[in-house]
Amino acid sequence: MKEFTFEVGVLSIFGQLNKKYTDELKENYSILEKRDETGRILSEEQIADNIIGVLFAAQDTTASVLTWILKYLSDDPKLLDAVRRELVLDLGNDEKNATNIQRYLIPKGWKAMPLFRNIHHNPEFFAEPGNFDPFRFENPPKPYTYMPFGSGIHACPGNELAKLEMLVLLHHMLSKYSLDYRWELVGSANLI
Ligand code: HEM
Repeated sequence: MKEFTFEVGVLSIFGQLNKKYTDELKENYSILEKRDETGRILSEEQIADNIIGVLFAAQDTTASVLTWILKYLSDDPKLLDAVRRELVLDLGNDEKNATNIQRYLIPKGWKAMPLFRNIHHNPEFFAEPGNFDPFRFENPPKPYTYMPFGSGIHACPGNELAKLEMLVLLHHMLSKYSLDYRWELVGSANLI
């Protein structure tokens, strides 16, 4: 059995793939149904052994290498600096072209984005930001406090299309369903 088969088997056993894909994989590669040259399927012990083997081979190795790398780098500031420089150079940037924002080095060509969600959820700009309250927009927000489509040269080019799509859907929902019927939540409210 090839190594590849084990990995796919583990994934399908843990159900991390969608059903169609998992079924297809089960048929072709599942560790549960795979037969060796003599036509025998693996025993439960062999299957467990393979799963533990893959988890160890993939996780423990990488985790311990990274742990030691971090330890040795923090022990030696010169080494740390050399590795950091190499990283910046590797990205095709000269530190002279890079820029610092607070204590972060942003190499040339990188895109730095604010976390819009945090701005939108800042109670300094929006009272009770967790509440869905469209009436809050009756007073226009301060500049650069509300940017659902981003800002600047990379602002969302789909902005107008997205708003049109939303308007079309809402138009149909409101004109057809809100008077005679109402739409309602199906299933658990906790999922939202
Ligand atoms: C409600 C719907 C949408 C929201 C909230 C949204 C939001 C955003 C945001 C926040 C950005 C990043 C802007 C920045 O970097 O400053 C973005 C980028 C982008 N969006 Fe949208 N978007 C939506 C719909 C769409 C649609 C419908 C399209 C295409 C038809 C689209 C295409 C893009 C593209 C191509 C970018 C990358 C722009 C760039 O990096 O230059 N988006 N969008």
